[in-house]
Amino acid sequence: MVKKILTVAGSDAGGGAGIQADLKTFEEYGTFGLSTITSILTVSPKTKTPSIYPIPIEIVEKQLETAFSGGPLDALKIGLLGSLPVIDLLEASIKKVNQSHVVLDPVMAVKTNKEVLQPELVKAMISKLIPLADIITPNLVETSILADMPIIETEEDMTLAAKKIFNLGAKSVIIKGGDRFKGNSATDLFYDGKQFLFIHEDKLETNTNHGAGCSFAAAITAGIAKGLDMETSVKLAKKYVTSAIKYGVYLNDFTGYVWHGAFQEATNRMIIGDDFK
Ligand SMILES: Nc1ncnc2c1ncn2[C@@H]1O[C@H](COP(=O)(O)OP(=O)(O)O)[C@@H](O)[C@H]1O
Ligand SMILES: Cc1ncc(COP(=O)(O)O)c(C=O)c1O
Repeated sequence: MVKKILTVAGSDAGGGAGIQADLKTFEEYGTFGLSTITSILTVSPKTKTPSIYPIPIEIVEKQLETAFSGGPLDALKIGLLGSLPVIDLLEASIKKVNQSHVVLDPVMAVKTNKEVLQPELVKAMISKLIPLADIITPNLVETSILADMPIIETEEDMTLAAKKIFNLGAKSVIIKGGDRFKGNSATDLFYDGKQFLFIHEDKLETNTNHGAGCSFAAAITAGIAKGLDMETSVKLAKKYVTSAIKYGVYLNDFTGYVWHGAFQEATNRMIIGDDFK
């Protein structure tokens, strides 16, 4: 039976991040995607600043009711939350349907802009959603906030941050170094309370990494929905996102998006998982 995955996230008009990234990624993995849209995010072509337009909470609730009408899904991915009431609603819904396989991408920063989005949501996300997550996938900006460490420059800094974030209650964490990490490597660190696993890929000199974080977390979600263990899902997601960045698509002169079809085109096969352990 095809695996069903719900994404609860923001809509990205550019098509490469948010809900759009998640649904495209789920499809690439041969899984069936459902969506609950929490907000709409736009990025001004003039100032490059993002704006978030939350969807009224009653409408978010109706979408969740539809998505969970057959009980829990094979996995759930959480992205941009958009407003405080969404956090309470999501916490209650996850508990009510007993949803497992929860991936939390704690979206607090987009790449066109250094400012933290919606800082007022961080406390509630930490106390209500992190404890329900099987994995949390912060980028370096989000890692600094969650670990309360202003500077993360070395692998030792990442290790300490991973321990601190794990101690907030998630079952595992992957810190995405990406192009914010110093040096030539796009280094990520996975920690599940037992092992620290650094995953390295060469840093790609391109702007086509918008949507990389969403797509990476969506790929991890699809992996665990298909029965892969977390470590294998993370390693496969890293290969998937690296191809997607490499063969990305430019929208204008400052934004390029990952291309979700790249991995499959390069390998000429569906993403199953077992072949890539
Ligand atoms: N320029 C790049 N070259 C190679 N990998 C990258 C690059 N930018 C991001 N990545 C990788 O893409 C994934 C998403 O990370 P990142 O872009 O930092 O997340 P976010 O989109 O949440 O900011 C990570 O695996 C990261 O290492
Ligand atoms: C709805 C939404 N969520 C999340 C993001 C973050 O994207 P990324 O995967 O580049 O971190 C964006 C970026 O534009 C977005 O539009």
